[in-house]
Amino acid sequence: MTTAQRTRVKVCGLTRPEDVEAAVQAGVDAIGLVFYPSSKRAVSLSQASRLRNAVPPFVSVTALFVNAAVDQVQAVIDQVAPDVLQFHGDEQPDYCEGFGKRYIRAFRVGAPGLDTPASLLDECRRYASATAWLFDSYSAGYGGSGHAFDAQLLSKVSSATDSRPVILAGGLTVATVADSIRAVRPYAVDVSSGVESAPGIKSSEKIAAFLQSVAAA
Ligand SMILES: O=C(O)c1ccccc1N[C@@H]1O[C@H](COP(=O)(O)O)[C@@H](O)[C@H]1O
Repeated sequence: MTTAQRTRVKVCGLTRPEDVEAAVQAGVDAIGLVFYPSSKRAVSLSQASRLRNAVPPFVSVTALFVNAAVDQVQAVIDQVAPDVLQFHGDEQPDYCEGFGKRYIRAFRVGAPGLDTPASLLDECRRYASATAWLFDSYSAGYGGSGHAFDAQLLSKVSSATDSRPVILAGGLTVATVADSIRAVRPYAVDVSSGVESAPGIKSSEKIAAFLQSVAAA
């Protein structure tokens, strides 16, 4: 007999200790810290270290980068000790593997060359060393836009026999996440804009409601 796996939840782009506390209280599996200077959710190394110290055991910390220099990523690894790296830019497989840590590769679904199920799967397979594949929408910038994409484009990825854990992202909200989970059956969902009250500021109510919707899906 098999049992249905629960869908894991990562809340990304935390900037304040009280938001970390709210996310942990709500029962998240992972939190994300953004090290992309152009993001409204970007954190400094010292800010990130403080946030990291507010995370209890058994909740993962993910460090998100967009085309960062190798020494910047290494500084985060050394000073913040994230559990997993998450790459959202144009990073190539050898760069992602070079840090000797588990990494999540994000794909911008609908971007030129990633706009059909077959082309998306081909690109994913280049990142066979990734611990999970994350699917975000294509929009100006590199992510965290609050926009969703057509889940049909994931049809080949989710049915590929060699597929690894799929993380669904891109414009998820309390109103949409349950239907999105039923459509894609991902390993995990990743949300940022949908649980904010203002750019970079999380809402404890929205986080709690989001977790409830995921549990009910
Ligand atoms: O959060 C950001 O500012 C960000 C910046 C650059 C790349 C990715 C970013 N966030 C990630 O984007 C997706 C979707 O976020 P949203 O829910 O649509 O706002 C998610 O994986 C975030 O971790």
